[in-house]
Amino acid sequence: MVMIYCSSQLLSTSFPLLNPKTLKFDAKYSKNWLPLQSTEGLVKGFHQTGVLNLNAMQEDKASAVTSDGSKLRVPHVLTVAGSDSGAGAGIQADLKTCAARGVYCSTVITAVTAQNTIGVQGVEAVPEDFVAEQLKSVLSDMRADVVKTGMLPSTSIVKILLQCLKEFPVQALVVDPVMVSTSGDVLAGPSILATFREELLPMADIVTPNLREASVLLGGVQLETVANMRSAAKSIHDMGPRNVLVKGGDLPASLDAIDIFFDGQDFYELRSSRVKTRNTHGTGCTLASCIAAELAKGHPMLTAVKVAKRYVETALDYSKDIVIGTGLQGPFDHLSKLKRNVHNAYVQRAFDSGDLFLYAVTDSGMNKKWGRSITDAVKAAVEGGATIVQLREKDAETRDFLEAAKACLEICRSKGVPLLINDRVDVALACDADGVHVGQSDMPTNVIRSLLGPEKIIGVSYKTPQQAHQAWIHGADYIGSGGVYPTNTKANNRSIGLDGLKTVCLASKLPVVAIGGIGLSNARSVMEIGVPNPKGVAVVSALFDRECVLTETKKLYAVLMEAASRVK
Ligand SMILES: Cc1ncc(COP(=O)(O)OP(=O)(O)O)c(N)n1
Ligand SMILES: Cc1ncsc1CCOP(=O)(O)O
Ligand SMILES: [Mg+2]
Repeated sequence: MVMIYCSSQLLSTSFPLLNPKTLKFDAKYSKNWLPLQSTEGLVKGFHQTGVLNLNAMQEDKASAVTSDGSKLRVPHVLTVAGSDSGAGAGIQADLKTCAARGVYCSTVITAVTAQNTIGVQGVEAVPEDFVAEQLKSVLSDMRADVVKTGMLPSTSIVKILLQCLKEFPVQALVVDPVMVSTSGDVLAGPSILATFREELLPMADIVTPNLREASVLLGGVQLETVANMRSAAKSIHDMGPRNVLVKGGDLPASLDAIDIFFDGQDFYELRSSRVKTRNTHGTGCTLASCIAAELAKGHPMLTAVKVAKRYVETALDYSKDIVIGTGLQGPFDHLSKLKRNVHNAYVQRAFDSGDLFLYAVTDSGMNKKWGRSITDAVKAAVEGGATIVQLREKDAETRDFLEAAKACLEICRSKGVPLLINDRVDVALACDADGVHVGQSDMPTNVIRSLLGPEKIIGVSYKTPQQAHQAWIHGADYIGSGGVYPTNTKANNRSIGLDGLKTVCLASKLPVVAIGGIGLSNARSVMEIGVPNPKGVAVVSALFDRECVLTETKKLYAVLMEAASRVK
């Protein structure tokens, strides 16, 4: 079964092969758009018309592809809201939320506010004609899937919006009835209330009031209990929206954040733990825009609401300690990135080919044999002059590996030495390591890059010039090439010799580090093969299958320095 979304008008004009009698209509989902269920056979019929490739829609409704397969449509939310100069709420929160949720977000700005963590210092409404112009520009050209509203400062703006939605129907309308800011400042006056109740809410697929907004919508009723919230949800539903989410974040005497979702038939009590933080500015905008984003992806309403609630909870938890501004209520981090820097005070520096000079690669078996921990081994290597470290713990349990990696990261970061993880992208992600080293049978480089992000270091093992070229195309940062000499450390590893190494080095646009059987006796020959690469040597047993890692690292460092001075 495949879900197809289209307007009834589009249905008859664009999909002539569709026999509506064979389709199940579910008009409950949205007024303007009819979700249809079709069988596999019908989908193929569609495809042959060349109108739309619905096989793509099967995977993700919002990522429809035109018949030539070239234009990938992404889920698109249009937010109609006010700008928050402090960027915790409003348009800025909507943009960040959609970015975090992988959805395109366009913006129609209804008002510009001057605000910060202390409060709202000024509000300047955008002229109504210009709001209309923005709406038309976006909707006439860019086909939004979902419209989400925030601050709508005048009755005329609501009317303009509704008129535009008639002209350019969308799949769903999410209304966050912003009337009062969390700092207590009024963002939409009482005159607008009647228009909200009589015109906007009846068009909404969901409305998401907090306790204060729900109370205002209902003429000032007291809302103090979950039972009150249920009856408020029911009364607001009677005003016409298809679904209501009454948010109980401000409910007194509740340890959890309880929201009531009502779809006209059933009530759902949605709980999440209350995160203790001052950084809650913009949670309402964020929740609503996340609901819109999930709807734009094609999720059903209840799923969208649950995902949004979880997203807000996670983001709050992640940013509970960040400090931005001096006021009582701070913004939180939609992209869950800031905490790392706050906690570690560490910003990864750019990779430099000089980092490969003395590359220490650990081995759990060897460290065990010599009775030392991974952390002790790494500490000694770094003190001895290692310029980069790789944790290559083939036998470690994941949990132990992660703990060791975190401890080693602290050691390496205190000395400015990058720490990479061998093979295990999951471990690298979990401890925020500086990167990974992978081989031919590990995860492909482009997938790793999308998981780790642009700043992380990715090293890949290659033995041939063709492979070296591939590494460059795929966006690796360096190549590990070997084994240069025979080694007992890696089983069944074909050696390429100095000639093989030289061939890879000559072909590579990336920095190369040589590996395999390298130690005090032969490091100089490796570094003096007569071409600009390799930039260094990677060693396991020469450092870790020895009694004193510190002494061996210092000795190897001296040999490499000597070789480097000769090459110059
Ligand atoms: C610096 C460096 N170069 C090559 C390798 C080998 O990686 P791979 O081919 O993935 O083999 P394993 O190390 O996983 O056995 C390396 N680890 N480091
Ligand atoms: C991991 C790896 N990849 C190619 S050779 C090798 C092992 C290197 O270990 P050693 O330095 O002890 O020879
Ligand atoms: Mg590997």
